[in-house]
Amino acid sequence: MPHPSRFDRLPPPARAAFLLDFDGTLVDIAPTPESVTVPPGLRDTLLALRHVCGDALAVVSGRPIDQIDHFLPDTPFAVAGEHGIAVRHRPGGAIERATLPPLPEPWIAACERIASAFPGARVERKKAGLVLHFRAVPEAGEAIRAEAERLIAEGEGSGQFHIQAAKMAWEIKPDGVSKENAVRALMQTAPFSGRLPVFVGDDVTDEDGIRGAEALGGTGFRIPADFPDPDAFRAWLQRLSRTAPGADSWQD
Ligand SMILES: O=P(O)(O)OC[C@H]1O[C@H](O[C@H]2O[C@H](CO)[C@@H](O)[C@H](O)[C@H]2O)[C@H](O)[C@@H](O)[C@@H]1O
Repeated sequence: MPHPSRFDRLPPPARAAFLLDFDGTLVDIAPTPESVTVPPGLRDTLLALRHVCGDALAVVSGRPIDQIDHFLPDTPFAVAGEHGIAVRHRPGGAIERATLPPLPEPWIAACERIASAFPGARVERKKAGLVLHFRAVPEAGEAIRAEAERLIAEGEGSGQFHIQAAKMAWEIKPDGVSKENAVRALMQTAPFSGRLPVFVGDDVTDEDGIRGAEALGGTGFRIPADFPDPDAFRAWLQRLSRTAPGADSWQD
Protein backbone atom coordinates (compact mmCIF):
# COMPACT_ATOMS: atom_id res chain seq x y z
CA MET A 1 0.00 0.00 0.00
CA PRO A 2 1.49 3.38 -0.92
CA HIS A 3 2.58 5.66 1.92
CA PRO A 4 -0.10 8.34 2.28
CA SER A 5 1.12 11.65 0.91
CA ARG A 6 2.08 14.30 3.43
CA PHE A 7 -0.25 16.56 1.51
CA ASP A 8 -3.20 14.47 2.73
CA ARG A 9 -2.60 15.87 6.22
CA LEU A 10 -2.24 19.46 5.11
CA PRO A 11 -5.14 21.89 5.36
CA PRO A 12 -5.65 23.79 2.08
CA PRO A 13 -3.74 27.08 1.67
CA ALA A 14 -6.71 29.22 2.70
CA ARG A 15 -7.04 27.29 6.01
CA ALA A 16 -3.42 26.52 6.94
CA ALA A 17 -1.20 28.29 9.47
CA PHE A 18 2.46 27.21 9.66
CA LEU A 19 4.14 27.11 13.07
CA LEU A 20 7.75 26.08 12.60
CA ASP A 21 10.53 25.16 14.98
CA PHE A 22 13.97 26.68 14.27
CA ASP A 23 16.99 24.56 15.33
CA GLY A 24 17.05 21.16 13.69
CA THR A 25 14.00 22.00 11.58
CA LEU A 26 14.47 25.21 9.57
CA VAL A 27 18.24 25.15 10.07
CA ASP A 28 20.70 22.30 10.56
CA ILE A 29 22.06 21.59 14.00
CA ALA A 30 25.48 23.22 14.48
CA PRO A 31 28.26 22.70 17.04
CA THR A 32 27.18 25.77 19.05
CA PRO A 33 24.01 27.92 19.26
CA GLU A 34 25.87 30.86 17.65
CA SER A 35 27.27 28.90 14.71
CA VAL A 36 24.02 27.91 12.97
CA THR A 37 23.77 29.14 9.41
CA VAL A 38 20.62 30.08 7.55
CA PRO A 39 20.78 28.38 4.14
CA PRO A 40 20.55 30.62 1.08
CA GLY A 41 16.96 30.80 -0.10
CA LEU A 42 15.32 29.92 3.21
CA ARG A 43 14.13 33.48 3.89
CA ASP A 44 12.67 33.76 0.39
CA THR A 45 10.91 30.42 0.81
CA LEU A 46 9.39 31.47 4.13
CA LEU A 47 8.30 34.85 2.80
CA ALA A 48 6.67 33.24 -0.24
CA LEU A 49 4.92 30.64 1.94
CA ARG A 50 3.77 33.38 4.28
CA HIS A 51 2.24 35.14 1.28
CA VAL A 52 0.44 31.97 0.15
CA CYS A 53 -1.12 31.39 3.57
CA GLY A 54 -2.26 34.93 4.26
CA ASP A 55 0.66 35.77 6.59
CA ALA A 56 -0.13 32.89 8.95
CA LEU A 57 3.48 31.80 9.49
CA ALA A 58 5.23 31.76 12.85
CA VAL A 59 8.50 30.49 14.26
CA VAL A 60 8.14 28.74 17.62
CA SER A 61 11.55 28.30 19.20
CA GLY A 62 13.31 27.56 22.44
CA ARG A 63 15.54 30.53 21.62
CA PRO A 64 14.74 34.08 22.69
CA ILE A 65 12.85 36.13 20.10
CA ASP A 66 15.81 38.44 19.42
CA GLN A 67 17.85 35.47 18.19
CA ILE A 68 15.13 34.49 15.73
CA ASP A 69 15.05 38.13 14.57
CA HIS A 70 18.82 37.96 14.10
CA PHE A 71 18.76 34.79 11.99
CA LEU A 72 15.48 35.44 10.14
CA PRO A 73 14.98 39.22 10.10
CA ASP A 74 11.47 40.37 9.07
CA THR A 75 10.58 36.85 7.97
CA PRO A 76 7.88 35.13 10.09
CA PHE A 77 4.72 37.12 10.86
CA ALA A 78 4.80 36.02 14.52
CA VAL A 79 7.45 34.57 16.82
CA ALA A 80 7.14 32.60 20.05
CA GLY A 81 10.46 32.39 21.89
CA GLU A 82 11.79 30.55 24.94
CA HIS A 83 9.31 27.71 24.29
CA GLY A 84 6.38 30.14 24.46
CA ILE A 85 7.39 32.28 27.45
CA ALA A 86 7.60 35.25 25.06
CA VAL A 87 5.17 35.78 22.18
CA ARG A 88 5.13 38.51 19.54
CA HIS A 89 1.90 38.16 17.61
CA ARG A 90 2.70 40.46 14.70
CA PRO A 91 5.64 42.28 13.08
CA GLY A 92 6.73 45.20 15.25
CA GLY A 93 4.19 44.24 17.93
CA ALA A 94 4.85 44.19 21.65
CA ILE A 95 6.38 41.06 23.14
CA GLU A 96 4.07 39.45 25.69
CA ARG A 97 6.00 37.71 28.46
CA ALA A 98 4.58 35.19 30.90
CA THR A 99 5.14 36.10 34.55
CA LEU A 100 7.37 33.40 35.99
CA PRO A 101 9.54 32.87 39.04
CA PRO A 102 13.13 34.04 38.46
CA LEU A 103 15.82 31.42 38.22
CA PRO A 104 17.47 31.39 41.67
CA GLU A 105 20.83 33.19 41.49
CA PRO A 106 22.70 30.39 43.32
CA TRP A 107 21.60 27.97 40.58
CA ILE A 108 23.31 30.05 37.92
CA ALA A 109 26.66 29.91 39.71
CA ALA A 110 26.14 26.23 40.47
CA CYS A 111 25.47 25.47 36.80
CA GLU A 112 28.63 27.33 35.79
CA ARG A 113 30.50 25.10 38.25
CA ILE A 114 28.84 21.98 36.85
CA ALA A 115 29.80 22.96 33.28
CA SER A 116 33.37 23.83 34.22
CA ALA A 117 33.82 20.36 35.71
CA PHE A 118 33.31 18.92 32.21
CA PRO A 119 35.57 20.82 29.76
CA GLY A 120 33.59 21.52 26.59
CA ALA A 121 30.27 21.84 28.42
CA ARG A 122 28.77 25.32 28.66
CA VAL A 123 25.89 27.31 30.09
CA GLU A 124 23.50 29.32 27.90
CA ARG A 125 21.58 31.88 29.93
CA LYS A 126 17.96 32.74 29.19
CA LYS A 127 15.72 35.26 30.93
CA ALA A 128 13.66 32.56 32.64
CA GLY A 129 16.03 29.62 32.71
CA LEU A 130 19.26 28.24 31.38
CA VAL A 131 20.63 25.49 29.18
CA LEU A 132 23.51 23.16 30.00
CA HIS A 133 25.03 22.23 26.63
CA PHE A 134 27.20 19.11 26.33
CA ARG A 135 27.48 18.68 22.52
CA ALA A 136 31.27 19.06 22.77
CA VAL A 137 31.47 16.47 25.55
CA PRO A 138 28.68 13.94 24.91
CA GLU A 139 30.03 11.40 27.38
CA ALA A 140 29.29 13.87 30.20
CA GLY A 141 25.58 14.19 29.38
CA GLU A 142 24.22 11.83 32.03
CA ALA A 143 26.50 13.13 34.78
CA ILE A 144 25.51 16.72 33.98
CA ARG A 145 21.84 15.78 34.07
CA ALA A 146 22.22 14.09 37.45
CA GLU A 147 23.92 17.21 38.88
CA ALA A 148 21.24 19.48 37.44
CA GLU A 149 18.43 17.28 38.83
CA ARG A 150 20.06 17.39 42.27
CA LEU A 151 20.38 21.16 42.06
CA ILE A 152 16.78 21.97 41.16
CA ALA A 153 15.42 19.64 43.83
CA GLU A 154 16.85 21.85 46.58
CA GLY A 155 16.32 25.33 48.01
CA GLU A 156 14.51 28.33 46.62
CA GLY A 157 12.95 27.46 43.28
CA SER A 158 12.52 23.75 43.97
CA GLY A 159 9.19 22.50 42.64
CA GLN A 160 8.95 25.40 40.18
CA PHE A 161 11.39 24.25 37.50
CA HIS A 162 12.08 21.02 35.64
CA ILE A 163 14.74 19.62 33.33
CA GLN A 164 13.73 19.64 29.69
CA ALA A 165 15.66 17.22 27.50
CA ALA A 166 16.99 18.87 24.35
CA LYS A 167 19.52 17.95 21.68
CA MET A 168 22.81 17.41 23.52
CA ALA A 169 21.55 19.80 26.17
CA TRP A 170 19.50 19.93 29.36
CA GLU A 171 17.35 22.99 29.89
CA ILE A 172 16.26 24.18 33.35
CA LYS A 173 12.84 25.50 32.47
CA PRO A 174 9.99 26.96 34.54
CA ASP A 175 7.04 24.62 35.04
CA GLY A 176 3.94 25.28 32.95
CA VAL A 177 5.82 26.51 29.90
CA SER A 178 5.44 24.55 26.68
CA LYS A 179 5.20 24.91 22.93
CA GLU A 180 1.63 23.62 23.26
CA ASN A 181 0.75 26.83 25.12
CA ALA A 182 2.63 28.81 22.47
CA VAL A 183 0.51 27.25 19.73
CA ARG A 184 -2.67 28.03 21.64
CA ALA A 185 -1.60 31.66 22.19
CA LEU A 186 -0.57 32.24 18.58
CA MET A 187 -3.73 30.69 17.16
CA GLN A 188 -5.94 33.13 19.07
CA THR A 189 -5.07 36.19 17.00
CA ALA A 190 -5.24 37.20 13.35
CA PRO A 191 -4.11 36.04 10.86
CA PHE A 192 -3.84 32.65 12.63
CA SER A 193 -7.29 32.48 14.20
CA GLY A 194 -9.80 30.53 12.13
CA ARG A 195 -7.01 28.53 10.48
CA LEU A 196 -5.67 25.06 11.24
CA PRO A 197 -2.14 24.90 12.68
CA VAL A 198 0.57 22.85 10.99
CA PHE A 199 3.43 22.44 13.49
CA VAL A 200 6.79 21.06 12.36
CA GLY A 201 9.68 20.27 14.69
CA ASP A 202 12.43 17.84 15.50
CA ASP A 203 12.84 17.75 19.26
CA VAL A 204 11.09 16.60 22.44
CA THR A 205 9.61 20.08 23.08
CA ASP A 206 8.17 20.03 19.58
CA GLU A 207 5.98 17.08 20.53
CA ASP A 208 4.11 19.57 22.74
CA GLY A 209 3.72 21.86 19.73
CA ILE A 210 2.42 19.02 17.57
CA ARG A 211 -0.02 18.02 20.32
CA GLY A 212 -1.19 21.64 20.51
CA ALA A 213 -1.74 21.77 16.75
CA GLU A 214 -3.66 18.49 16.74
CA ALA A 215 -5.83 19.60 19.67
CA LEU A 216 -6.93 22.55 17.54
CA GLY A 217 -7.81 20.32 14.58
CA GLY A 218 -4.51 20.84 12.78
CA THR A 219 -1.61 18.51 12.24
CA GLY A 220 2.08 18.07 12.92
CA PHE A 221 5.18 16.68 11.30
CA ARG A 222 8.36 15.54 12.97
CA ILE A 223 11.90 15.26 11.74
CA PRO A 224 13.12 12.52 11.18
CA ALA A 225 9.82 10.59 11.17
CA ASP A 226 8.23 12.65 8.39
CA PHE A 227 11.30 14.25 6.79
CA PRO A 228 14.74 12.66 7.10
CA ASP A 229 16.47 15.95 7.90
CA PRO A 230 16.05 19.76 7.76
CA ASP A 231 17.26 19.82 4.17
CA ALA A 232 14.40 17.55 3.05
CA PHE A 233 11.96 19.64 5.06
CA ARG A 234 13.23 22.89 3.50
CA ALA A 235 12.89 21.35 0.02
CA TRP A 236 9.26 20.50 0.81
CA LEU A 237 8.58 24.00 2.10
CA GLN A 238 10.09 25.41 -1.06
CA ARG A 239 7.72 23.34 -3.20
CA LEU A 240 4.75 24.46 -1.10
CA SER A 241 5.85 28.08 -1.38
CA ARG A 242 5.45 27.90 -5.16
CA THR A 243 1.69 27.51 -4.76
CA ALA A 244 -0.14 30.39 -6.38
CA PRO A 245 -1.74 32.69 -3.80
CA GLY A 246 -5.48 31.97 -3.79
CA ALA A 247 -5.04 28.40 -5.10
CA ASP A 248 -7.39 25.77 -3.68
CA SER A 249 -4.68 23.18 -3.18
CA TRP A 250 -0.94 22.96 -2.63
CA GLN A 251 1.52 22.71 -5.46
CA ASP A 252 3.61 19.55 -5.08
O1 LIG B 1 13.15 25.16 19.71
P1 LIG B 1 14.35 25.27 18.83
O2 LIG B 1 14.28 26.42 17.87
O3 LIG B 1 14.68 23.98 18.15
O4 LIG B 1 15.57 25.60 19.83
C1 LIG B 1 16.02 24.57 20.72
C2 LIG B 1 17.35 24.97 21.31
O5 LIG B 1 18.23 25.21 20.21
C3 LIG B 1 19.55 25.61 20.50
O6 LIG B 1 20.31 24.50 20.93
C4 LIG B 1 20.33 23.43 19.98
O7 LIG B 1 20.85 23.90 18.73
C5 LIG B 1 22.26 24.30 18.75
C6 LIG B 1 22.59 24.83 17.36
O8 LIG B 1 22.34 23.86 16.38
C7 LIG B 1 23.11 23.10 19.15
O9 LIG B 1 24.48 23.49 19.19
C8 LIG B 1 22.66 22.58 20.52
O10 LIG B 1 23.36 21.39 20.83
C9 LIG B 1 21.15 22.26 20.50
O11 LIG B 1 20.69 21.89 21.81
C10 LIG B 1 19.59 26.76 21.49
O12 LIG B 1 20.89 26.95 21.95
C11 LIG B 1 18.64 26.57 22.67
O13 LIG B 1 18.55 27.78 23.40
C12 LIG B 1 17.25 26.23 22.16
O14 LIG B 1 16.37 26.01 23.27
